[in-house]
Amino acid sequence: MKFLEEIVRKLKRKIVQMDQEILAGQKDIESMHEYYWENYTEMDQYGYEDYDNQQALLQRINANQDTLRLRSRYKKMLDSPFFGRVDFRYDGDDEPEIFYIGIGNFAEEAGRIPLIYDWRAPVSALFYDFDKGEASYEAPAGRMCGEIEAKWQYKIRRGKMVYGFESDVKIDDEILKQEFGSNSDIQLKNIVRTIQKEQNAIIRNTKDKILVIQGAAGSGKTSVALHRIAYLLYHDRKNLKSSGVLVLSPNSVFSDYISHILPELGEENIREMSLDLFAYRELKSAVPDCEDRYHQIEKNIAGIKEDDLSRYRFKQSKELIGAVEGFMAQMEEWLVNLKGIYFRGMEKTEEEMIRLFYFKFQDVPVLARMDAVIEYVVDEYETRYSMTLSEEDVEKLRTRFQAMYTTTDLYRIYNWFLEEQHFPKLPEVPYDRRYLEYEDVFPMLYLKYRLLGVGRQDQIQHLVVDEMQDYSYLQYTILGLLFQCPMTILGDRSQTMEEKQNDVTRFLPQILGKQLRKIEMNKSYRNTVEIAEYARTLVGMDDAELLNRHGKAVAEREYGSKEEMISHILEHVKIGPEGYETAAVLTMTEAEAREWYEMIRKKTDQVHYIDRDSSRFGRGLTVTTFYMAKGLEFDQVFTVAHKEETKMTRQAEYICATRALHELEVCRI
Ligand SMILES: Nc1ncnc2c1ncn2[C@@H]1O[C@H](COP(=O)(O)OP(=O)(O)OP(=O)(O)O)[C@@H](O)[C@H]1O
Repeated sequence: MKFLEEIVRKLKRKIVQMDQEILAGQKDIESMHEYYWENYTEMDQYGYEDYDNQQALLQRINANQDTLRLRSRYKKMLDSPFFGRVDFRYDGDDEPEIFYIGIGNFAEEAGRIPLIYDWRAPVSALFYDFDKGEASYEAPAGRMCGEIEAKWQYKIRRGKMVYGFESDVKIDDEILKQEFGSNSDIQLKNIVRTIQKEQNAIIRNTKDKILVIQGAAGSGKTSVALHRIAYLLYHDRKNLKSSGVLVLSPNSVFSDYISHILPELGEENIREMSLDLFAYRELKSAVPDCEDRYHQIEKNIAGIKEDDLSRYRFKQSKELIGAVEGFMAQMEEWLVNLKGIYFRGMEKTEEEMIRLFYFKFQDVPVLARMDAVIEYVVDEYETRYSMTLSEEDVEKLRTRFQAMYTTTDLYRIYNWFLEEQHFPKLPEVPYDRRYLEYEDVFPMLYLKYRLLGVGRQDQIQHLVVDEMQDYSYLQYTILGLLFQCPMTILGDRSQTMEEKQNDVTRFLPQILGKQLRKIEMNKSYRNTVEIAEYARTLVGMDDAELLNRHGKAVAEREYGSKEEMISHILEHVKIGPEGYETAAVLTMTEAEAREWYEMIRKKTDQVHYIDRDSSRFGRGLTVTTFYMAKGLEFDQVFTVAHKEETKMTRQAEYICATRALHELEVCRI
């Protein structure tokens, strides 16, 4: 194809040109450094010259970095410069304009009409949203209407055309099937070539402050959320920075699994964090160690007593928040013992202290309030005596005021709360020996925020919450306190890791407000029809739409012994040059995963183990638990199920089943 050859040639030329620019830039930077160090002693005493020099240097460095980034995008585009083409005739025109679409814009010179359009450019929406015929797109100047006369799809690898054909339908299932037919990549793929219309509507949505996406397993939620971030970064470059985007992800393995998508789309990587880790850091001054969510899942799988389960549920619920509020109203009396104070000729009577503490500063969180009182008193003293108190004096005052709290230890105060609720108390032990069970982590954090105020995370401009069903009412309340920014929240109630499905969309508007839009994604892409249908029987789900891709029937087998099962798995796992990229043995518990891993290790060293401390996901056979495999996918999955099923293990089996792209076997002993 001539156009392809021409683009490849131009891209190469551009890259050479940029190499030279970068080199020249580096030389400039070096000589600016040199100039600065040779001359800075002679610069003007006010620092103007110094400042100007530093600014110029910074600008040059930034410009060079931009060029470097762009060059790396062009290098990627050299491999596959475009994947789509739309011939669009604007209303009133005779001839169509031809738009080629790729992972980024490419023009020979800045300011010239692009030869390739970024998939996020307004005009590229035509490719995703319309078939041949009448069409329109939203441009900055308003809606552009016309007709699509032809639409093309291409696959280009290493600069060579693999296929290219004119299609009059939207990116159709046949191409998708091909995408899945080849074995999966190890990491989540970018899907720019085949974004579906429904997905595109979410990716390009800029109207709604909070988007909540309930999507079936394998419907592309995570992919869509990441492409949405790429889209938002592209369109709001001035305000939104990748460092301002935070993904709440379940664990480090998942973060690794998704980490390359944004760089692949030409964006810088974004931050990620687990809410559990954040909570532990926040609670560090009260407890040195806490359980994480996975401990709780293990307890649930092992079978938890009804009482313990209902207490756990209460502690994560809306009712807990009510209970903390009730507690807050009473506990102030136990928390402070206000006294009159005499300091260097100035007296504050008990009545005055009460007035300050309970009335004047009643809006300041109670454990931060004494600081407000101190500041007020110091200020009053300094004004009255027209003098500044020494730091030492202020410190002395602070100690006396702070001593009016009976305690400031969050752990002890939380224990009062537990006692008041008639819940088992935490052991009263010194700091080093304290340990928090998972059920208490977020209640304690909520109490901390009520006592001390919230450190709002204003540097975060967009929050992505993946696996939304794994967060409780209480956790969303905490997220609502911490983050006021736009959010993309996504998940699947069917993949709840408890016996009861958690439909967070029921309560999210109460917490995050009305500017929230809920969207459902019902078409599932990952699994073959056989696997998806099997998975549904596990949780009794209605039919969702499936990509019509067929594969082997799901096998359910019982084995006489562990050895027999392992031999069978090792015989049937199809990893290898002719086979699959990834396979997994997924268990219900960590102890089982460890045991299976050790047993398999004795027979082959071609096996990986993933647990909560892991941070990488690799090619080959992996042994892990269902909860660590969440969000990931494998070509072939062996679920090691329990013989005795509970609601909880069925949920777990569902999560395992929906991880499989091509083959699923359910093993029991
Ligand atoms: N439009 C698309 N084109 C090609 N592949 C797609 C498309 N949408 C989704 N996929 C693929 O489907 C699979 C599932 O996507 P993803 O992991 O984003 O789904 P999910 O809804 O987050 O899944 P789960 O909740 O089960 O973890 C991935 O392999 C992804 O690349």
